[in-house]
Amino acid sequence: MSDFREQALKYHAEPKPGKISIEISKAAETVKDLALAYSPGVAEPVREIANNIDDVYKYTGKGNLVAVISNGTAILGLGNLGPMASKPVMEGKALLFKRFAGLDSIDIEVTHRTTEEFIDTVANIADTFGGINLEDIKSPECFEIEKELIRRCNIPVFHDDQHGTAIVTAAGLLNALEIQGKDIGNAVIVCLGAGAAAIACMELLIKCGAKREHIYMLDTKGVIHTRRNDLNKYKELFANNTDKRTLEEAMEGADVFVGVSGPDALPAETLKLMADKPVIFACSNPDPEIKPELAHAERSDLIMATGRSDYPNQVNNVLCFPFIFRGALDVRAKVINDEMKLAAVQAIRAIAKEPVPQAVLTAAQVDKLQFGADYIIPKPMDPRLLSRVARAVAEAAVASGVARLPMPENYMGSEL
Ligand SMILES: NC(=O)C1=CN([C@@H]2O[C@H](COP(=O)(O)OP(=O)(O)OC[C@H]3O[C@@H](n4cnc5c(N)ncnc54)[C@H](OP(=O)(O)O)[C@@H]3O)[C@@H](O)[C@H]2O)C=CC1
Ligand SMILES: CC(=O)C(=O)O
Ligand SMILES: [Mg+2]
Repeated sequence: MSDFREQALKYHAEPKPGKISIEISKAAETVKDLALAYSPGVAEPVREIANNIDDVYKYTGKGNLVAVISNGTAILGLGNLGPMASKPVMEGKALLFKRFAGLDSIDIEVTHRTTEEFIDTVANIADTFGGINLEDIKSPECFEIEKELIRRCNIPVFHDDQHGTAIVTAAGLLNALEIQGKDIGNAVIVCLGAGAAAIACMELLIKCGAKREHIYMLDTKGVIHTRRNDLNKYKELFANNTDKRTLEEAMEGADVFVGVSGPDALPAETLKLMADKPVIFACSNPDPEIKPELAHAERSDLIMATGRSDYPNQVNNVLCFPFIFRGALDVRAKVINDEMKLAAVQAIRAIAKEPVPQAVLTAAQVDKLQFGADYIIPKPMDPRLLSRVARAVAEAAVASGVARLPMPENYMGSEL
């Protein structure tokens, strides 16, 4: 067994299996404490909530609690391995919610027969939580699931692989294109993958200025074009009126490659076909579409990002989901809308252009980080992500009319 594999298994197994636990937040030592916490004291908040349902936010942990819900059908880039195999990833997302945004989070893995059964299961328990983060649910089912849950639930529902990924990709790509001296409106973009992450990334890039007709999206059968008759309605939106059919043909002259497909899916020699100063985002986890060392060996004028934390430029939804939920829950937003997503894009990309605090350099184990080819996007452990992104998201929720509460006074204090 490799050293790293052994370490990873040990990390998860010892000293106690798993990565999260539940702690109590009130005194529960004496007979008086128990009388307050349980019977008879607990009856008082019960009566209050029965009279005014919004009091559930006042007397319980609902407002700070996010459910991470999966069915294990698209676990990272590892595939459909089932609900139980997804549990380490979902516990990991819960860990990140707590570590980076102070949100309590619990993982829920759902076994189901039909899409309707999954939707019913989640809708029926949704009121327990302040928000729902859907994770690693394969396309095309994920689109219907998210749409229907947003319609049925009274709290924000957000499919992280779609929108978290899209927000971070857009932030990183806008910065990378700026460094390469390119305009997103003119950029030719190849998107390998046509699932949850791909469709959402490309839709958000279009909202940021990319041209739909400049996008070549590919699935396992090749380029998605107008003469294909095997496309679902989500892929159809990206059917390009083109004669290109293969990855090699799509890469010819392209400015940007976004990989949200699977491991080692991009042959190194195709990089030579791209335009000058290209941008390569190989975001499949844990193994990217192309390894950075192979890409850099192929040409020296590219900007390279992966989804991993052990290379420069980690384009991963961890830079978004803890903070977008923090902002949304703090103003009790009904939904997470486009205004909030675009505010998160701008807040994330702005941080990368500023001097990096020493604490971040220390955590990243580097001496220096400066906006440029090897630093297009902040590090996940940058504390400014919490204050800046959450604030931008909360303000956008209030301004766009989806917040149930006003901006909290002195929000995030002086942490800006
Ligand atoms: N860095 C990050 O933050 C994130 C990265 N990802 C990564 O993106 C990938 C996809 O995730 P997600 O969208 O949720 O999964 P989905 O199952 O929804 O979609 C996968 C898509 O990838 C396509 N695909 C798979 N292998 C290949 C290949 N060799 N060539 C071309 N297309 C391929 C599939 O094609 P077809 O439709 O023909 O089956 C499908 O369209 C995963 O590797 C995941 O780790 C996802 C979210 C966040
Ligand atoms: C990062 C992530 O959510 C994924 O790869 O699925
Ligand atoms: Mg995921």
